[in-house]
Amino acid sequence: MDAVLQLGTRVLAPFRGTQQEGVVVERLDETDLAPGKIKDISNCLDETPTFSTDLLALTKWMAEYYVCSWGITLFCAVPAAVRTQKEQKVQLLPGAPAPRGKIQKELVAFLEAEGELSLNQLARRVGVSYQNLRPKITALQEKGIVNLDVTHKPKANTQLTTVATLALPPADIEAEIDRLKGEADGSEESSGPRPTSRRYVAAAKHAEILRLLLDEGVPLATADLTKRVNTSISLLRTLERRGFVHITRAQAVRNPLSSEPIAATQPLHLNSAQSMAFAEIQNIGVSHTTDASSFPATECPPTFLLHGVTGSGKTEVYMQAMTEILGNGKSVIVLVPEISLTPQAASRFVGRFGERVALLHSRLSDGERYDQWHRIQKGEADIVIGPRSAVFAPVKELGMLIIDEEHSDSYKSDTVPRYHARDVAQKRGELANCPVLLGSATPSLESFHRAKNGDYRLLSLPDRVLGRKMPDVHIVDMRTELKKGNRTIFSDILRSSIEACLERREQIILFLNRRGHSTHVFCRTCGYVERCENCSISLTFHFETKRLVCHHCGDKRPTHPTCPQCSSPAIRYFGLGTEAVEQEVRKAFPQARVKRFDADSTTRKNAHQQILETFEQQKIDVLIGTQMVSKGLDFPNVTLVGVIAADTSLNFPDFRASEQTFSLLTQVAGRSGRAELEGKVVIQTYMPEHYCIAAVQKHDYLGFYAQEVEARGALRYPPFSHVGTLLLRGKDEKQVEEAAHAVRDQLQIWLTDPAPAAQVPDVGETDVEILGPAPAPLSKIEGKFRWHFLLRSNSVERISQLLKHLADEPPVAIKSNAIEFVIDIDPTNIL
Ligand SMILES: Nc1ncnc2c1ncn2[C@@H]1O[C@H](COP(=O)(O)OP(=O)(O)OP(=O)(O)O)[C@@H](O)[C@H]1O
Ligand SMILES: [Zn+2]
Ligand SMILES: [Zn+2]
Repeated sequence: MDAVLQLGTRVLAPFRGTQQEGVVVERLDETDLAPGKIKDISNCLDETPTFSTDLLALTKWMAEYYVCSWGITLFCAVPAAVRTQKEQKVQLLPGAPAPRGKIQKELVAFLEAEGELSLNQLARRVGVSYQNLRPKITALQEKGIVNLDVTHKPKANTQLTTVATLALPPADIEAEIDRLKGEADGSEESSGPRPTSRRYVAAAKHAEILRLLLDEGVPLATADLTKRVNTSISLLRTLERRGFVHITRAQAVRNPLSSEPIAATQPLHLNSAQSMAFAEIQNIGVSHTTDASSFPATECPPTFLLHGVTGSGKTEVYMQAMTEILGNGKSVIVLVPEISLTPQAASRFVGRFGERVALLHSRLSDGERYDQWHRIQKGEADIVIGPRSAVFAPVKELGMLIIDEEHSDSYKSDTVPRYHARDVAQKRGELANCPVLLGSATPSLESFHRAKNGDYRLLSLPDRVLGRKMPDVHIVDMRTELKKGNRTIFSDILRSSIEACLERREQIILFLNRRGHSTHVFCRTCGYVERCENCSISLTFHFETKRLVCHHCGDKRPTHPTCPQCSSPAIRYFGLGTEAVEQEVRKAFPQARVKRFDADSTTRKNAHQQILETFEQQKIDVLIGTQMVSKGLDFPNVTLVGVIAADTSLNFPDFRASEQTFSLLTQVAGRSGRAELEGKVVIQTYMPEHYCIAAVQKHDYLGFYAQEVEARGALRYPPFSHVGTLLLRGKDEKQVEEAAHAVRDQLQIWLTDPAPAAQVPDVGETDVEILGPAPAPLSKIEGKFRWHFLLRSNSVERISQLLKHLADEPPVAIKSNAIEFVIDIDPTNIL
């Protein structure tokens, strides 16, 4: 295999009695291992390596930085659909001796009767577990009675689809369409017997099908075709019988955008701020990749931070920068938050770049994902648009990485490996020697800090395009409303603004970052609160399903008509959610067409897209939503944004609470008045004096940054330090607490005792501070108690190394009590 085994190729190798999938990460000519220990690789799974050398280096770096195994980061870089699936088949060998033992005899009998069977099938036939079956099969293997054949197959393969094509020349089809239309109108048959109405409809549909095939000029998947004409396959079959179409199986690339035609767009004439930003990207960024001679190889490629207010035309700058990169024969990866990966947002890129775009999003089927990944790998798509995992896209010749809404916490993975796509992108840019472009109206504190320090190049778009104004923001103190005797959820100004907006037939977005109807259900007599049995939080009442739901573990239960503790009927519902807002809006403005847009109203496939389309067509007046309404929506007729309660997240015990609230409110506010019509924003709050709220009112990112960065500095939080968290969890509260203290003692020893600490390489003035242990703010989730630590240092490597040490040598209390621990480097959420 010497000739075919390249770095990054996936292989099968014998491992502990079975075959395991692995990746060639290095080739050694010599080893200390005893010759008998070395085994041959059984099979090569790739024709071209799955991992480029850049991706190998990137995933290796991730494993060290985020403290996990290289295998985990390697397999996180390939979509599951591309990975292989293991199939283990047992076959009876010819002329095998009869086995001894009852189960062995049964096994052989089943194999004789049914031929080859998988391990799982066999386990089911004889009624033993897989674990118990395994050694028996190994024994049979050793005696030469059976053979175990392990193969790895791709999960989703390129699929054949049923497609329809025209069977006659266009002129004949046109003639048939005319005839069918006549038939549908009934004109030809006026003298004969009356055709049934069903026949009229069929003729009309037949005409439509032919028209569509003629206009599109390419084979169309029958599933797509029948959906678009809103008919059944039987009508298509009739056309086939009459000789107008062929229906065949063909390999169709499953293009997730195929059913919506997207209008092509041309580059816009950039305004002066956009031109300046573009010129800098062009001069410093693009030339960095093309003109290697003017940049010493040691110099890192630049990172740009494009800070542009909402509606300032950042996307246009991205697209024109992309055109330059593509013109040099390189490819581009664009990361966008999953939440704004609506076809509308992606269609702006497709409108400009067409077929070259590969779109990766979570609603793709396995097959679609497989196709897109291979299109990228083969170089058929040189633009990749996707959420955080798209940072690993196997593009050829990477020329730029763009991260839109770089502050979004959707870029941080909440499962192992807990990577942040922004930092991974930066590392990938470094490896590929290509620039990174970050963009946001509300940059993360870390990024803006780096820009101010000169680590990033700051580009600014301070104004909206075409001289459009930022919306007027009104802050309403809800305490004053209450004093005035207004007990509704609408302040007077929000109510009158909604009325005025409806009258002008303009559109409204109302924002509240809480799903469900009420977040607290309690008994007024005894104070009993409905809580989740598995988690330390109260249950949210959902009106539509009439259920109490835990927003952490998803547990559901019916409501109690009376208090389960004291039987009082005085059950109260408290704490507003989007469902309640919807009800209040319907009550107060019965003339308005209202729609809710949150995780509960968009569970059906395509519901997301449908609601946004209906809103775009102005068939909805008021859209009520959670943070799903905050990003990427560009609807010209929206002139009012109302924030029902701004403080929901401001008091979270997390050092990023203000930053997250500021960016969320600014993004939501930015949906108003984006086109010719002037916009207005009403923010209702109980904390009008908070600097975060005041800065939102003035659209003052710089002011907010100045205050927030000072607060962070005083407490030595990022960007003035690096933070890592360590979470311990287990079923027994006492044991978790004990383990937490044992961990603390261990860490202290490593930090103070010079001998073991020497194992953690010294990286200069970088002491690690340990905060904790303490119960996590969410002290119990899914039945597990949680304690945590915060580790703080100037050097993130030092935190990683210390935690790696702990993962390798955990204190006894962790092992013996089976306590899980979760390491999170640069966490975005410390609840
Ligand atoms: N130079 C230009 N001339 C005219 N219109 C422009 C120009 N640049 C952008 N636009 C238009 O302005 C609108 C807002 O631009 P865009 O959505 O790119 O802003 P953004 O900064 O990405 O906004 P947000 O951060 O709020 O999503 C779009 O409809 C876009 O087509
Ligand atoms: Zn009670
Ligand atoms: Zn729960």
